[in-house]
Amino acid sequence: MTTARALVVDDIHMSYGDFKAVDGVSFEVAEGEFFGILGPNGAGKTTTMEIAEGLREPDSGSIELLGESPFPRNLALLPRMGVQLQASAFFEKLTAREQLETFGSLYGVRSARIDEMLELVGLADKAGTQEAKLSGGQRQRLSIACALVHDPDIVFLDEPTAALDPQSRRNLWDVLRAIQDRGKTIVYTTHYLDEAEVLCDRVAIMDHGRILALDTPARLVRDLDAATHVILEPTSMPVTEARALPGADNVAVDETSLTIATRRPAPLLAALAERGTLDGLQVRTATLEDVFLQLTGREYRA
Ligand SMILES: Nc1ncnc2c1ncn2[C@@H]1O[C@H](COP(=O)(O)OP(=O)(O)OP(=O)(O)O)[C@@H](O)[C@H]1O
Repeated sequence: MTTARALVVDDIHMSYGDFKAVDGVSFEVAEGEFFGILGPNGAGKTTTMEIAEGLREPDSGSIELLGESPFPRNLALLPRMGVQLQASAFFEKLTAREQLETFGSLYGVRSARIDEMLELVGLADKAGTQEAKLSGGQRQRLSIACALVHDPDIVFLDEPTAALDPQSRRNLWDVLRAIQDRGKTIVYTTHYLDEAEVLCDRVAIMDHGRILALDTPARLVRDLDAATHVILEPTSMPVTEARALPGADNVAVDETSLTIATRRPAPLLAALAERGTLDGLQVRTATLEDVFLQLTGREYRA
């Protein structure tokens, strides 16, 4: 069985003057998929998104969005797609509800739908609050509700969790999951690799206008074949004993921890359990940041 494709991006290129912002990017997003475009500042994520949305025409390459080309400007696609841009623009002085009603009226949306959207993004109790008086996280949630108000099939979110405190970010994750649970396709960009690892079905890691890797987060991390680090109290055992444990590849100790690197965590953890050395134990596996480091040879800096 083949999965229906919501978006097909084929070999797109886009330059600003001599600068190649997007340099041969291709990927497909399946219907109902949560797809992340990740990468540091200036990687080309926004340009790629805006091309996929039909807001920018690429120098070359093609896009198929919900089975249609967005170029030249394809108005038939608009009711079926929702777009949240990096910088959200709202109507001055309107309350959260009025903002949604105004966007919704462009598509003939019922008022029950407005209530449903306020509920979905957790703003029901802020319905009567002016947008300027909302917190950063609440404003981001309102802009997501505006992108969804007409019940599109696919939604594009450009860094919806940027500049939010950790708690607001977590709240937004629940909103994003709820959107996917409703069967929507989500294409989103983020700087936060840890977040993408938790939320996305698949991710494309971008740098300098190119996709360096594309897969499920779990497979990207597994393919690294990186060591797992088991971290103990520094005084939990002498280093020589730690080195002799089954599966211990490397041992390092400093004032705060004794760290054992292993590619075979099962026998190592079993040996530690047998010794009764599990108190305060932490296990650190590789992350997408390690994948980025391996792909680019440099530490990830959002
Ligand atoms: N209109 C423009 N004119 C000239 N250069 C541009 C323009 N828009 C973007 N760029 C450049 O193209 C590159 C890619 O920009 P883009 O916004 O797509 O990256 P990004 O990965 O989304 O970055 P960020 O995470 O900072 O938003 C950057 O180096 C940017 O400075």
